[in-house]
Amino acid sequence: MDDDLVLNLAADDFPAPRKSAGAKGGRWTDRLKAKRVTKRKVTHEPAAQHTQDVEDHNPRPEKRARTEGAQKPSRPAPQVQSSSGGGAPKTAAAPAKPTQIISSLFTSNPKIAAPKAAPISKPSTSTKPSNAALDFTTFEGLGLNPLLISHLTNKMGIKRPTGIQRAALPLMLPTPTNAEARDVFLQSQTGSGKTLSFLLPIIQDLLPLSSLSYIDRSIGTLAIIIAPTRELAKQISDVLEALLKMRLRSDEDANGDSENSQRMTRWLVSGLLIGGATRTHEKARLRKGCPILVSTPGRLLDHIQNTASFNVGKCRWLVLDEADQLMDLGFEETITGILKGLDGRRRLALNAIEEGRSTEVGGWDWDRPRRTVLCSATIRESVQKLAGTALVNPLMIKATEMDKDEHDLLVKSSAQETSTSLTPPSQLSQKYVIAPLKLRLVALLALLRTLIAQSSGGTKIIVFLSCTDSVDFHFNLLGGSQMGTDAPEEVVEESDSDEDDEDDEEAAEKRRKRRKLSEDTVESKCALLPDVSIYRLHGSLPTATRQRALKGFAGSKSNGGSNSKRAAEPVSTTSSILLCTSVAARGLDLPLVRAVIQYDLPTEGGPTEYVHRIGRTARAGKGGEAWSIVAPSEAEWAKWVVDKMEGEEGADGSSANNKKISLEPVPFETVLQNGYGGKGKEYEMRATEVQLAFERWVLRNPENATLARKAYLSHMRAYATHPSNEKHMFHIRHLHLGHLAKSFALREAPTKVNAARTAKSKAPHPASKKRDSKSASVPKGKSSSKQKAQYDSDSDDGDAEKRMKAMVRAQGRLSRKGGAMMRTDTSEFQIMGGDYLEKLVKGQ
Ligand SMILES: Nc1ncnc2c1ncn2[C@@H]1O[C@H](COP(=O)(O)OP(=O)(O)OP(=O)(O)O)[C@@H](O)[C@H]1O
Repeated sequence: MDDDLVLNLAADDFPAPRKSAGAKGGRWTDRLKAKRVTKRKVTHEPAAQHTQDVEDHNPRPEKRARTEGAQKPSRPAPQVQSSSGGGAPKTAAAPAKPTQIISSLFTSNPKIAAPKAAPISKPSTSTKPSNAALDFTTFEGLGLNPLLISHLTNKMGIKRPTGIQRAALPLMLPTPTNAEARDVFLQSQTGSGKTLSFLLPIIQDLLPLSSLSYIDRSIGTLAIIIAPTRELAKQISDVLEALLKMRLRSDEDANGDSENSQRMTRWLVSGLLIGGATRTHEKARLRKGCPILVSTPGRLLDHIQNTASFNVGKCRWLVLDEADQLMDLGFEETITGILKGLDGRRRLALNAIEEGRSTEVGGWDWDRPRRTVLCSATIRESVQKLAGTALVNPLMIKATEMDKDEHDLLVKSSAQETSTSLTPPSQLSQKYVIAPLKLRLVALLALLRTLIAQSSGGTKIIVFLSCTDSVDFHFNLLGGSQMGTDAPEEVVEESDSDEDDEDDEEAAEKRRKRRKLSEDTVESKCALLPDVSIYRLHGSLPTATRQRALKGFAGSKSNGGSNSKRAAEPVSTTSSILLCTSVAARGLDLPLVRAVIQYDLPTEGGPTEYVHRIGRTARAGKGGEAWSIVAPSEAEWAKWVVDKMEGEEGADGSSANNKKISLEPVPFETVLQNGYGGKGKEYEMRATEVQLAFERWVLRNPENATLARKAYLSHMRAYATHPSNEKHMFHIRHLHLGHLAKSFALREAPTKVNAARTAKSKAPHPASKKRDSKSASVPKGKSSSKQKAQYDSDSDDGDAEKRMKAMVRAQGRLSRKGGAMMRTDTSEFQIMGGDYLEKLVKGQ
């Protein structure tokens, strides 16, 4: 295996030894090289003879003979070169020009034990949804203000509470029977309505203040909601805005939705701090007053520490949404800073009053403590740790089994919950496809085609990929590929073409413009997926681009604004696909998502991340499908993830949580057959044509080829970051890198990919030079163990999102050391300014 890795990456370029292995004298490097070549001959030749014996046990296929020239799908071109060891060709002289390798998709793949064939089905409607509104209860009787009930019912289309709302509202609403305002730990499945579970009590608590004579927004900030990402903060803010549109009088009193009917809460204004605006602008808004504030953590701490006019001493509510992601992203120290900052501001305000320096009006109930709420769909150790720091004598409110009756609503009075909670919604059907690496790309397209064809239009699908480069590549690839184009194409020469272009300033300028245009593009159309809009989302895109992408994908144009999306979902007939990284895994509530495809399984967060990702569909009782595309060497993953979701097994074989979760295997042949149609094995020819269309796109111009190579390399690096307890399933050594390259539509053998990267790093392109040279090929002659070490350790290079996460962690370390907060800027995680962080990460 290790040898294969070496050979895939570097051996083709290995210079011939000057002397035979047994030769003495000469330079020691030459002797060493000669020895290696001899060893390789000895080890590989016999290996070829027992290929058949090992094939069944080895998830990584033996390397097959290469074919050259035009590909004939049904009859592969004659073999011209034997490369079972990947070494230099055994035929005459090496070609003078770089060789385009075109290999057949359907040969030399590992054997995959056929799962019991299952047809691709529509989302299951037979299972009772576990995160839907309950049909045995209403909001009346839970203590909710009738005006809020009326607003929810008439304006937001929400008539009955979900399980978590039914469990949480009576304990969190400020009713006479519920005088003790205890901290709360809220946990329930994805899409079960946790947002309203904390927003409704906050609003109901603040409403009575409207009767105070002095009340206006200058009262300061009374409630703060913290979310880990900008997108999530914006989404919560939208729901809050929708709630605050409530009227002073009920519809009956106001003769329906009269224009004269006043907003109930003129002073109850919400604010959003996510770093899109300048600091000065944000300061001005805070000075005016924002009674309810939604923010990302870094920005909030920044203002608590540095904005004198931020009146936050009277804060009564603090909500930490997606608490485990806040911890995973390294915000623990920031949260601690916020808690300390809020306490400090309160003390300062009280001191000022005692010393008669305060301008505060009297009558405020300063004795009432602040109430903190932690919210998550999953509970991990890190969250329990945060609960220990942030919560005092908390109530644990869970609602994980809502499909039976009201007795299943579980309310615990402590946060000492030991079992992890990883239950996906019961109505969500989970499937996986073990696809040979070479067939991944065509399998993805086939699956997308099937899912789109099955719905009556307006369907939405989220596809998770491993890294930003891969998102960019697939976005451009799908947007640019065409079938049956025989127009002459500009074939990428690996050698000097880039340098030549660089000499031509006009060409370089054109290229820069093209690149810029493609960075700003959020939507594309794919000839292979008619009437479908494709969007992309990842952390390296500018904020405005990300927001446009989400808006476009959610179909907000036909929705009349995001606030109303729960009440009236879009009637868009255009289907859309969102290609994204894990940045879209948590909290996002995008309407009408029919399916989630994990093209790349999560590299961080394991089963927890899996549950959050698949939770973007099957929300609030709706159906949905979750698909995972799994490599043959990862086949064990399906059982592993099910075991984790069900909880550890007891000695009797029963699962700890008594949950029954299943992941249904679907043969890749079924996926291809459904996606490409035709009789018998006709789908093989069609899939091959699609693959050729993708490969032609990559060959069309140097930019496309660069995108493909970058994506390939970044994907490998991301893959190498799977934690050690997953390495038995996800290890770069288990992957056939040549086949993996095929799934990035690359015709080059991996050596060529790397050679091209090396050549690029020499090219005088200022923007890419540094990064390319860092992320380029393994230098010739490096040992396999060194290569592995490089892949295992260089995980962040060339992948802005990974680097961003590392920066966030660095921020945690920094605030622990110095307590200083930095300028927040454009990162998705709302942390310090990019330049500063780059330096910090590099240790400058
Ligand atoms: N009582 C209800 N009846 C019907 N729909 C509801 C109800 N409460 C919330 N919803 C809708 O359910 C969807 C999911 O809600 P929300 O985003 O709050 O879920 P969540 O539990 O926070 O999910 P996640 O854990 O993924 O963040 C939203 O579209 C919301 O409008």
